[in-house]
Amino acid sequence: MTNLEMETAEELQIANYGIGGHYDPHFDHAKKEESKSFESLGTGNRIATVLFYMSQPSHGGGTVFTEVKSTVLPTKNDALFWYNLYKQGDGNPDTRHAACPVLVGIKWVSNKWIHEKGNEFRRPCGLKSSDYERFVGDLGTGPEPRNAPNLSPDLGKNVWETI
Ligand SMILES: O=C(O)CCC(=O)C(=O)O
Ligand SMILES: [Fe+2]
Repeated sequence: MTNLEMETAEELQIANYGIGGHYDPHFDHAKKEESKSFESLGTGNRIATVLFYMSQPSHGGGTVFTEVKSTVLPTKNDALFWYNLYKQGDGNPDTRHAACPVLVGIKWVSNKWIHEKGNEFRRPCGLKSSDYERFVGDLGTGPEPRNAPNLSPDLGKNVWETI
């Protein structure tokens, strides 16, 4: 799915949010001053996150990206993918995110945190700082596969209609 090395990824983390359940804004990667965070794992920083939505609360529970001002509503069986790090290895501040409180329903998610180790050649340093993937699994060799679209049709939904 991502074309990244999964041997060095962390075990799947599963989370459940009841009514009012939320997660304050944070980064999934370790920042420069927290360089020891993943030292014991020996697999480097969290290069990318895959967030699987395993249920769909009817109101609330969106994943909000505070810097890019974008909210993704949980849609059962969807997966959300983002790179936490720029290609040169620094954390991307635009990845700051939070889970909004669940208002009605129940929210189950699971996360797969993918690490840097083993991805040195799969996701090599960019030549320019603006070099960035165009879609999940982009190896820089061609267009997005038509039979595996990267965007959920539900992403276009109006967040405000759900609260
Ligand atoms: O539940 C969500 O929408 C986000 C969860 C999250 O950011 C995390 O577990 O690191
Ligand atoms: Fe997170």
